[in-house]
Amino acid sequence: MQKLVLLRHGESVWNKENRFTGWTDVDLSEEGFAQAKRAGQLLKENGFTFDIGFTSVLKRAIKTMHIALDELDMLWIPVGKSWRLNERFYGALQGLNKAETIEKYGEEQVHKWRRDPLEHPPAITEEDERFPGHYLRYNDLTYRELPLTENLSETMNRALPFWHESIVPALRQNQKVIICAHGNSLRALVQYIDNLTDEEVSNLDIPTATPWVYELDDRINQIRHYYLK
Ligand SMILES: O=C(O)[C@H](O)COP(=O)(O)O
Repeated sequence: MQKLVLLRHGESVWNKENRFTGWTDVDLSEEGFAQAKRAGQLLKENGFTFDIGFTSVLKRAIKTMHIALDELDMLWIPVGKSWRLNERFYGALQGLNKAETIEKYGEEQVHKWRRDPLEHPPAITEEDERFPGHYLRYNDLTYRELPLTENLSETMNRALPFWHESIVPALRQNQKVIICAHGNSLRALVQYIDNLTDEEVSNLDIPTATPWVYELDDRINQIRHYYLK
């Protein structure tokens, strides 16, 4: 049996302001920094150690990982970063206030944008400053991989290759793994690991910076999972 820890980043400035964030690279809020520290302390108190970490290319996740590892005095472990673990790309909703968007488009439409696996949020254009093609960190993406919008099923389709090609091999080598990512990229991984239906996963809300421990058997099937609190 081995343990895998999933960690959603600490509260970000835009979480606090209730804004759609997606790939916008906003920082942690003051509370987010404190949450990340507490997550690291909890892991330490419960005797966790890690051989390798994986995170996105967004600073709210990178910093949460860094702060948690610092608490564990394990900043030296290798940490792989991939855009495939990024939050889902929220298209033209990125930056908008969630409550104002509900007022404008109605609860039902906004719920669909947020949780319907096939519903695309309104797209941006390539001229938009939010287009990832303008940013150095996405230089290695192919043109087709650069999103203008992304539904949850597409988030899952781009996250899973990273799970299979990078995370599973580490687990198979019995490495102790921590993944620090985002609400929707973690939801995608959990849907796959737990074989959840779209409806089951849509009811899943992952709290910020709360270590979620998965106990896995030799075939990477989950035995049980629980939050460290
Ligand atoms: O990108 C965001 O706005 C959040 O991190 C996730 O938002 P959601 O829960 O509305 O999908």
